[in-house]
Amino acid sequence: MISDEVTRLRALDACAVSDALDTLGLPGAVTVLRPMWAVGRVVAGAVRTVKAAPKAATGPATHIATPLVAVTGPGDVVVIDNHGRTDVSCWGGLLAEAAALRGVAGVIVDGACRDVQDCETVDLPLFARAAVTVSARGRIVQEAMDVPIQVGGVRVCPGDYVIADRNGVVFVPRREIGRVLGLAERIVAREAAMTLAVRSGRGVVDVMHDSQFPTVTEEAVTEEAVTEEAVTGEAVTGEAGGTGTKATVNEAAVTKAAVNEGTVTEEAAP
Ligand SMILES: O=C([O-])CC(=O)C(=O)O
Ligand SMILES: [Mg+2]
Repeated sequence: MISDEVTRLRALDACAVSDALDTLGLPGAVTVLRPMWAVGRVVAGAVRTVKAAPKAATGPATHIATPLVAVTGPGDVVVIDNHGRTDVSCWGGLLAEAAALRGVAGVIVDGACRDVQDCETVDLPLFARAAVTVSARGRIVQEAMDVPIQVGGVRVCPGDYVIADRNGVVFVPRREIGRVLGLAERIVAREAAMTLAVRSGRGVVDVMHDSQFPTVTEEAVTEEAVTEEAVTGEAVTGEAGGTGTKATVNEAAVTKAAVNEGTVTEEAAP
């Protein structure tokens, strides 16, 4: 089942979530992983983890990630910690076939993968450090699953959330998801209003100046609103004759998609 949190994450983008974590002073943005094929959508889900280890004569013999993939469900994102190794794959096309059948939303590998074309064929988004031809078979195994791992220097626990797109991969600790979603949604709304301002002809130096659209902070939830002044660049004269601000863009209602589809315009903004 896809949770409300995952649905909300999928309406965002990885940069907005990264900005929200920045605002809260939380780690989570991974800068070393790239999409292995050009997935167009935002990938988000609940994290299931695999810890990889070199195959030993007496250790586990099952193929890497197979015990986890066998118990995944819709909306899960498989996250494999192979300690950044890029000399051997730890994900491939057969694993992708099985994961896609179970409804897995994506795969993230701190290491290398292979069979990228097969992952694309089954529409399974795949993020990794590199693609290589060298098989995992006989080289690495699944040491543990659903345990805390490290991905590009970020600690990741099973049940955490992740969002990934063409910009990269961002993890969100489970206990912080409410705060992060709230902030990220407001960041997206602010940027949508800034986009409207640029499209309406305001100069980018002006629109992106710190003094213009208020920086989204956690504390400013109630008083913060995108103002007409900020969108148009013109001060609004209030009833008392003073110069004030008037909220014209409802931050909860404005999304990047709505701006791009033209369903929200500067004039039409409430
Ligand atoms: O052996 C590997 O690296 C995994 C692989 O090719 C597959 O799952 O198809
Ligand atoms: Mg293969």
